[in-house]
Amino acid sequence: MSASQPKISVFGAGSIGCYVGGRLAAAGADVSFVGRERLATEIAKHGLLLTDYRGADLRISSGDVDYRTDPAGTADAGLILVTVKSGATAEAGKTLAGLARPDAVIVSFQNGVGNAEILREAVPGRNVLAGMVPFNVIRRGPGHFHQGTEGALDVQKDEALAPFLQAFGQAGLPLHQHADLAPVQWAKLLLNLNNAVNALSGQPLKAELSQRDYRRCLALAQQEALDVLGDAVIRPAKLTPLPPSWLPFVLRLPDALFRIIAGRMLAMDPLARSSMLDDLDAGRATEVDWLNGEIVRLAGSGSPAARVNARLVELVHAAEQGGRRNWPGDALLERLQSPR
Ligand SMILES: NC(=O)C1=CN([C@@H]2O[C@H](COP(=O)(O)OP(=O)(O)OC[C@H]3O[C@@H](n4cnc5c(N)ncnc54)[C@H](OP(=O)(O)O)[C@@H]3O)[C@@H](O)[C@H]2O)C=CC1
Ligand SMILES: CC(C)(CO)C(=O)C(=O)O
Repeated sequence: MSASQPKISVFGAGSIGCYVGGRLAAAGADVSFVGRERLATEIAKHGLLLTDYRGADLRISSGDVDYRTDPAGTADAGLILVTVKSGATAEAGKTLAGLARPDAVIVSFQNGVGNAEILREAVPGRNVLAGMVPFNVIRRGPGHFHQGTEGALDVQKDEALAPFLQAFGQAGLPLHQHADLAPVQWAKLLLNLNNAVNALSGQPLKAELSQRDYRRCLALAQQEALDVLGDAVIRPAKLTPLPPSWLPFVLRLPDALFRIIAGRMLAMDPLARSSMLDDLDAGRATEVDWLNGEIVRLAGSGSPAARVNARLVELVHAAEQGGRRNWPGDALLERLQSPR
């Protein structure tokens, strides 16, 4: 990478931040990471190992990884990638407001549809862009982050990204720019409705989605969301081979038919899991309020139009508080179908 390439900083470097930032650094970009002490210690000992489902195997020795707990590490960056969970966005924004260069571009690589706006409000005067990460990343071991599913990074189109496009391309993570990212974000949110089902199942994504009862739970949540989005005249983009409106029908198919028609949905690392299952296992608050909760908000709080998603929010919050986990598919389906 040329010496004049502006620096890239990752704010909130966990699974996504270490993977995306690590791939950029492995391809020669000047990257700094801001995150927590436990990862700083881990990476200082083991460095970074970045692998993917296509066989990529990239190592960066600890001496070559600039991972700090001090957010001042973002002060000289031309591009800041925000990769904290949604509940930490406002706080991240407050920190960045006092640090980010006036000409810094800030990209939210987070799930949900509202994080870029939260950052825009918290970091006035900076160019904040929405982004979307379609693929799954799991931490496989100390300093080891693995991309288990396919997809390219999406981002809101902006000329200010021009100096960085080459770095993402060379890292094997080309940026796909969209004039309007909102339809892409809503389409991703429809897929992320599965995070709650997956977290409540306690199983890896492949095992969960291979079982019809869990898919029927997801179909209920997606159909409800599609209806709510339709009422709000929001049209999600087509991110999967099948259009979003077909997904609930396909999800309900018996296992054998589902494997034939939508086998690609199961083409993933058998250990891949949703970020929400990671959160529950780690005892952290989840993003359910920014995913299923977004459908509840759009329908109008308490509206029967979002009953299933409201129930999923409730069940995930109960699980966060030590309530029931590892729901079998049939029990979860019954709970979501029950009127009360
Ligand atoms: N993991 C995945 O496969 C995917 C995740 N996403 C989305 O990407 C985003 C990031 O997810 P993911 O990487 O899994 O999350 P992680 O929890 O792995 O990483 C976020 C990290 O940021 C840290 N953090 C939070 N606030 C601060 C702060 N103020 N200063 C420094 N560090 C901070 C967190 O620490 P702590 O926990 O201690 O607060 C955590 O280590 C989410 O919106 C998620 O939904 C999208 C696609 C796939
Ligand atoms: C990639 C996907 C849909 C599932 O891992 C995700 O976004 C998440 O885990 O939050």
